[in-house]
Amino acid sequence: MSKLPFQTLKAFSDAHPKPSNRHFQYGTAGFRTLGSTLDSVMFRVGVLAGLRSKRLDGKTIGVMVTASHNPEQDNGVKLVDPRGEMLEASWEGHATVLANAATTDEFLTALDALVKAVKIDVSKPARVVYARDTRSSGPALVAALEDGFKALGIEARDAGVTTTPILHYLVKAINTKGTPESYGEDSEDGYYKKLSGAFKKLVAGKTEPEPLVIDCANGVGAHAAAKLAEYLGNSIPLVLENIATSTPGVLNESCGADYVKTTQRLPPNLVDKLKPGQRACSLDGDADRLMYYYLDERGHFYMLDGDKIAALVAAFIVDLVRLAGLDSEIKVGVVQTAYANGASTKYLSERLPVKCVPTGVKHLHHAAEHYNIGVYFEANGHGTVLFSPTTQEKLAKHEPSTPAQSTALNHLINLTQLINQTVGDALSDMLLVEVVLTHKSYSGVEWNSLYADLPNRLVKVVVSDRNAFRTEDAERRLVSPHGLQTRIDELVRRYGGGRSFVRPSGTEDVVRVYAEASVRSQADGKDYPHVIGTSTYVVFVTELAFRVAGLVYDEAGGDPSRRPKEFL
Ligand SMILES: CC(=O)N[C@H]1[C@@H](OP(=O)(O)O)O[C@H](CO)[C@@H](O)[C@@H]1O
Ligand SMILES: [Mg+2]
Repeated sequence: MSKLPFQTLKAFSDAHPKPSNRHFQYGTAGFRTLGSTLDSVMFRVGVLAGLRSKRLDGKTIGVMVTASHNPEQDNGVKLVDPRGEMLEASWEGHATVLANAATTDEFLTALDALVKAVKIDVSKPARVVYARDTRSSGPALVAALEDGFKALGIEARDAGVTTTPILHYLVKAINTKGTPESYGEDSEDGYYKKLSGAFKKLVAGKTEPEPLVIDCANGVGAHAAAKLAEYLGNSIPLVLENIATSTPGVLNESCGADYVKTTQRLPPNLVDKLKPGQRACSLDGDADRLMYYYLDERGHFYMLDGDKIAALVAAFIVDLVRLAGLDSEIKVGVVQTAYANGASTKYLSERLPVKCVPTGVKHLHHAAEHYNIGVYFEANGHGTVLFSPTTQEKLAKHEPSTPAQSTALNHLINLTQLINQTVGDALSDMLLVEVVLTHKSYSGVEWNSLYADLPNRLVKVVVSDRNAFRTEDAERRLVSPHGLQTRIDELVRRYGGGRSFVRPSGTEDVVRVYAEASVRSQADGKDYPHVIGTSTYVVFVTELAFRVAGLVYDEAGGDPSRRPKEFL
């Protein structure tokens, strides 16, 4: 077995020293922190991507440079495995070890140890495809990444500035090229062709929808949405907003899917642009999350989040499977996290199997793989639908006995092409939503009325050590700090039996508190400070969230003089 090119690695590594005062962690979203601190991490991830590829016999690994919905000065990097899915969990640990080696010598020693531990044949070829979002720190960080590729002699393909889901698509398309499982042409154009082609077939013969407004978060989704619009032609009119991708300071600023979800508000600059009832949606900074919404005649804002998307899509697919005459053979299931609105869980559980898993796309994705058709969405708008390989075969081979069965079957087959099954994809999900709304002749109002959201509130608590918080039962209960869960349970009972849970964030140095009322909101017309919306239950749930946040803060030994004043 040949050895790693230590001399070359050393020379390159010396040019990318690790900042001594930083600890890096490969978390739910890869490495993500201030862009200005990430040079050494990028270089090392470049080398690691090559080793991952060698370990997998030269299959192409994806590398995405993005910090998604986070502030513009942040950046990050994550690896994509050959089938287009997230990096295998055990390698997250290897990534963290390499990123934290203090010196070049330690880095080389860690590389050597990794090669031995996971039995990498370094003589194998290494291939990667990489891309970045529109952040201004991107080019320099990509240069560091490319040094990692050069240091290991990796065959690297630059996919340029593009969305995270397009990069995932490319990885899968490259690795399945020329095989019976070919995922599509391995180019960005191939992606637009595949999605737009399937969309046009799915809406053929239906009335053209009203224009859809897309808030592109001033991010890379603006580029992709503009190209997609060309391919879609007049099958759906798209109006693109927040497309200033080269203006400093505007990325994700008061716009984008995360802003909409966390503030439960319309991006302020859309206020005058939406007509009552007009459908609109927001992408996040790397276009893998999607939020829909509309305003009513009085200008009230209604949000259709990931849970509402899951409800809409799952019900539609269940219907199609039944209409195709396949309901005894193909079972549809849904995967959610603890953040799913309780009303959505109730709505879905009454219709099909629903599973709750810990936060983070990889958990949802893996759980969804266990269904014949698995629909997964996080409340924040990240999700997709997976058709198992045997289900796809069944669809291809099934012989319909009536014209109605044949139509439903074709719709299902076209959905497998429309949906980006590698990862949540805002643009693909948007077209999916549009297909369902068109087929059902739903406006946002009808969609929204599938169920009424329970009022809820999410609060962040800054603590000195979030690792002191450990959970069980898909993060719905705390096992440590000892006794805290019991006190939360008591509070929840006092507030009329809603729901609240506490978990450490995997992407930020905070503990998150979620609280939800048990009864749906009825507007009482009053205004309350610190409160989103106007209803007694919203006030209740806000109070509950801030009480739990107070408990968490005090339990974690927070400084009383800096205790946020809204905590109760
Ligand atoms: C409450 C919430 O929205 N949490 C988000 C957030 O994770 P945290 O572990 O909660 O920081 O970022 C993840 C990555 O984008 C996303 O998967 C998840 O849903
Ligand atoms: Mg994102």
